[in-house]
Amino acid sequence: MSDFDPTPAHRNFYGRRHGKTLRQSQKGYLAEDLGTLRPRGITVQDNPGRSPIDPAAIFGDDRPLWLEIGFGGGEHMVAMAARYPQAGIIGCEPFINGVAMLLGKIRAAGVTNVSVHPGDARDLMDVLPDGAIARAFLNYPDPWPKARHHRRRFVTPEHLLPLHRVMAPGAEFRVATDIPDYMRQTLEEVPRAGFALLAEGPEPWDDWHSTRYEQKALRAGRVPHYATFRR
Ligand SMILES: C[S@@+](CC[C@H](N)C(=O)[O-])C[C@H]1O[C@@H](n2cnc3c(N)ncnc32)[C@H](O)[C@@H]1O
Repeated sequence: MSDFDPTPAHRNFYGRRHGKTLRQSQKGYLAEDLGTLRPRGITVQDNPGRSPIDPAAIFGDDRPLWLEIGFGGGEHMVAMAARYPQAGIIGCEPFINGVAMLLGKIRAAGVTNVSVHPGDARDLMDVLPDGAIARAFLNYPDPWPKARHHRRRFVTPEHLLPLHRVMAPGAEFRVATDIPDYMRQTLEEVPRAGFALLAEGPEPWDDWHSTRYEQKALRAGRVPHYATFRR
């Protein structure tokens, strides 16, 4: 275990939490910035009873809250924060190297409308009240290609039902992936969880900002696919 073990709830998480050794500057971002950027009330340390939090307390006002699940290196999250300063974007990412990358980008861009949970999105969803989230993004989720691992995918009821609960009626949920079978499961499971499909296809959203994983996919000759749902 490292000296930084952010995820509070004891639950299965199959992805990586740590990658290569962090640079000194990245360790500095984690030590100096994460304390103020973390939403309060997510960890068992500051919310032992796991009681619901007040979403307005995250940014100190009643701005619309957006959620990015698995922001990776944070390029989409920071671009959206810069483009939509009136929104407050909460990013969840258990991979600490990704969190450190995001923090570097937040400093460089100077955005102030972001909040960072360095852990599983389910930890946040556990404590959000119904209808708190006005938009959600799932960009290039872990593909889990083997059939016996498909149940680990984010687009399963274990994740989608809590997401449906915390999203406001009418709120938009966007999914991007380059894996055809992942999109197949998305188009099956997301409507089953109560969302309506609005659009899907190879054309990105007008305000789309490409991510590291999308760039990897394009280099490998895979085709991005985008789907939009309404809660
Ligand atoms: C394939 S990467 C894509 C990263 C980024 N969105 C991109 O497009 O470059 C998927 C990310 O989702 C994160 N992830 C997986 N399960 C998650 C969960 N339950 N909550 C939050 N993040 C999760 C992983 O740690 C990983 O960094």
